[in-house]
Amino acid sequence: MFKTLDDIGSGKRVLVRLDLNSPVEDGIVKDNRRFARHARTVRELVEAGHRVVVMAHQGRPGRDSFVSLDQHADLLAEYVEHPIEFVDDVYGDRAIDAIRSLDAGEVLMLENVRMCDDELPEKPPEDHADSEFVRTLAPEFDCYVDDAYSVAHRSHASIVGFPLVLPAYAGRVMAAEYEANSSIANRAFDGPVTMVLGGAKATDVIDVMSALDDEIDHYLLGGIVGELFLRAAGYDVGFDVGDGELYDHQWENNEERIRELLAERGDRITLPLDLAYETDADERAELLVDDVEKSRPLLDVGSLTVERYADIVEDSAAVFVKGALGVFEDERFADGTVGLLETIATTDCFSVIGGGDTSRAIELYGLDEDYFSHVSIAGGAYVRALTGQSLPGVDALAQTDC
Ligand SMILES: Nc1ncnc2c1ncn2[C@@H]1O[C@H](COP(=O)(O)OP(=O)(O)O)[C@@H](O)[C@H]1O
Ligand SMILES: O=C(OP(=O)(O)O)[C@H](O)COP(=O)(O)O
Repeated sequence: MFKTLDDIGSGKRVLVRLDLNSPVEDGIVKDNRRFARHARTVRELVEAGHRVVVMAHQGRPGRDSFVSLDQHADLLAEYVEHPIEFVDDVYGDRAIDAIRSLDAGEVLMLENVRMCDDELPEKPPEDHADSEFVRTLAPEFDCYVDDAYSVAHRSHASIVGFPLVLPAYAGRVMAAEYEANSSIANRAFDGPVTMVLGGAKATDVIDVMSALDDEIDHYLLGGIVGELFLRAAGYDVGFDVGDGELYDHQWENNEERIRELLAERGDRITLPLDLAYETDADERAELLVDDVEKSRPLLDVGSLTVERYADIVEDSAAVFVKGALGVFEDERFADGTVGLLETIATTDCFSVIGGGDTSRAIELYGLDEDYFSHVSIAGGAYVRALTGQSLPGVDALAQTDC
């Protein structure tokens, strides 16, 4: 499908696109598995004696998470166990000087590519290849490596522009994610296929369900999304409480589609039987969905639900996870998400865990990644790939004929 790092040779000037987009709290970039994963690609490039220039993004203009990549350079350097120089420029004179000063085996990280006006417009590869950004930077390199699978759903200049003008290769993350996340519709499994769908984004989940029909035998729902489906099924669940704004606007936007899905596929959709909440004494307590009152915030699925879902997972040949079953960041409400991940880990099924937040639960609760077939570091790209949609970044890499 693609050329990989094995095909590059040695001693080249390599421009490598990573996805180090991370949570940012109070201006501090939070460490996460994207650094560890991409470090492998960078380390291999260093060991092959290339001059390595890293290109990446953080946040979007206007958001608090839109910050410089200087912290990313330090974090990545720890994982690569090799110094990484940082230059606060993308393709101006300072960047070009720094690139030309590199020696073999040295690594330089450029500033956040989304600080360039040319980066973000969604345009065809040909237009991006003709941008000032790509035309200025490309001649400084012998080849381009794309490791940023989790941005492959964006037709941005740093993703689709360079493969048109430089020999292009897939990095290790790109190749592994591509392999594991291909369309469910094109795969054959020897038994039932189950999707665990939770988290906070109803539209993402509904899009997945709409795109996949006969391929999926069981949908196990949880999180905010599960509660919205319970609301459609007539329970007093899935309503905003107090100042919260998690449910009602999503309900307004998605009510019709949720009702249609329940009507069409109710036999394959399993909803939570019980839910967990926080007591006045700040403890976890559970109640059956029949007993829930509208005024209570619900923060996890209950233990009966986990047992029911575990039975279905144990009988499945393949399980795909997108979205958490509860607010796992709070240990009291992690039982649903972690309990189900533990069942998947101990079951001999093909398993893929995706979604930026959900895969963080694996790290947070010390689950061993090796027990899953694949833990994706992608969210939007993962969902698009599973539902058979094309990814501009993957297409650009595959079509390169340089
Ligand atoms: N009942 C709930 N109430 C509030 N937040 C929830 C609930 N269940 C799950 N969440 C939150 O959903 C987030 C994950 O949602 P989402 O961003 O859709 O998933 P991902 O990034 O894995 O695709 C988690 O951070 C979790 O805290
Ligand atoms: O983190 C990312 O996507 P994700 O939240 O879908 O995993 C990518 O870096 C893409 O970022 P974007 O959604 O701002 O284009």
